[in-house]
Amino acid sequence: MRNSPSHTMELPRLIVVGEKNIGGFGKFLQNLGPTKKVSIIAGNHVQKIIRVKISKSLSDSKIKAVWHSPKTNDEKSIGMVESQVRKDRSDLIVGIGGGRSVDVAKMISYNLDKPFVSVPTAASHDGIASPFVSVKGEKPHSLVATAPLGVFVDIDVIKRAPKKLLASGCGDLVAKITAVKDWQLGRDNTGEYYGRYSSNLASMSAKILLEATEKKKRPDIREIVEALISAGVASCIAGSSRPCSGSEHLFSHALDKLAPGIGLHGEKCGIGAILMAKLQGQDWKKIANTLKNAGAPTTAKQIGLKKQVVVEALVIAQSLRPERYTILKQIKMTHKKALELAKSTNVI
Ligand SMILES: NC(=O)C1=CN([C@@H]2O[C@H](COP(=O)(O)OP(=O)(O)OC[C@H]3O[C@@H](n4cnc5c(N)ncnc54)[C@H](OP(=O)(O)O)[C@@H]3O)[C@@H](O)[C@H]2O)C=CC1
Ligand SMILES: O=C(CO)COP(=O)(O)O
Ligand SMILES: [Zn+2]
Repeated sequence: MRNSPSHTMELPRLIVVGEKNIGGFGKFLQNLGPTKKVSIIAGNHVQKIIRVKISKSLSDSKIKAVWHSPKTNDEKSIGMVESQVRKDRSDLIVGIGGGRSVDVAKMISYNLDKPFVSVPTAASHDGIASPFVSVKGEKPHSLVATAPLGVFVDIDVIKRAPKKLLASGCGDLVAKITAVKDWQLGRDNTGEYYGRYSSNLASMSAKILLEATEKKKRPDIREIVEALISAGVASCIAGSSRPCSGSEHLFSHALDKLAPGIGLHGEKCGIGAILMAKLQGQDWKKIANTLKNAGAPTTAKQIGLKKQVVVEALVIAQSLRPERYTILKQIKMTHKKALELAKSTNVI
């Protein structure tokens, strides 16, 4: 009998989701372990909203804080912040913000071998509770770092974030429909490891959104946050981003490369899910309707992408991660096929 290869499941230890609970952040850190000093990574917009309240909560718990603001999440920028954080000699590193700041903090804590705490201020992506980190560098996709020791969410902060960030999170959630299907294709065609538990968990995150938009049109923020955390946990259990990222993410990574800075991560993954669902023979119209009801974009034009870029992204997507089997391995995408696909799904 063939031994199956082992993989590591690393999970967060403490996750708190509350409302108007930001004042309890210092106590939350002390519950994780004795904490005297923290390094905080947060962007300028987020600092304006949250810095005063976080600073008060930390000083109430006798925790010193040093704030850092990364310019972006490329390797150079992370390296610069990392050398400052190293000098802080803090007990742990906190990432506060959207995916960029959380990822920068996650990467630095991994490099410096310090515990990491994630404080998402927007429900825009599923990296909130996962060990995966996206940095702009050699690889267009995520790398494995360390799972957060703790995740602290104040729904009231997330409610006040720009609406398009929540819509983007909904895009990252519908992406699980096509990602899980691609994983099944990988299992059937290459015999790769497939985790039924983690794939069901990721599928459930998308299902929650599908059901919510069917009934109430607009999804509940707390449900979306929990679904994003749960999708991240699905990746923790799978030991890779496989249940959460398939061909639709490859399409988004290709757009990052061809048109950097245009559209949010989840917006691009949502549009990718419409396209890939059609290729996979899944109900792509249902995905498009779910996105529309969630206020997320379903066309390239809505996020400022040119038609040729969409076509080119479809053609190069699979080459960005050749080892990950997806529907694009079976289709052998050409410019002609890509154009037809994007037109037939109303993406362009
Ligand atoms: N690790 C993983 O598995 C994953 C990582 N990612 C990565 O995450 C990044 C995308 O994250 P995303 O959140 O979409 O984008 P950003 O982190 O770039 O956030 C977008 C903007 O929203 C602002 N913002 C965040 N929260 C609030 C708030 N409450 N109020 C007002 N403004 C707010 C940010 O401000 P500020 O400038 O202050 O930060 C920023 O200007 C990408 O780099 C992507 O690769 C995405 C998915 C999964
Ligand atoms: O965004 C992610 C999951 O939602 C991470 O996926 P990648 O591993 O493709 O970067
Ligand atoms: Zn994603």
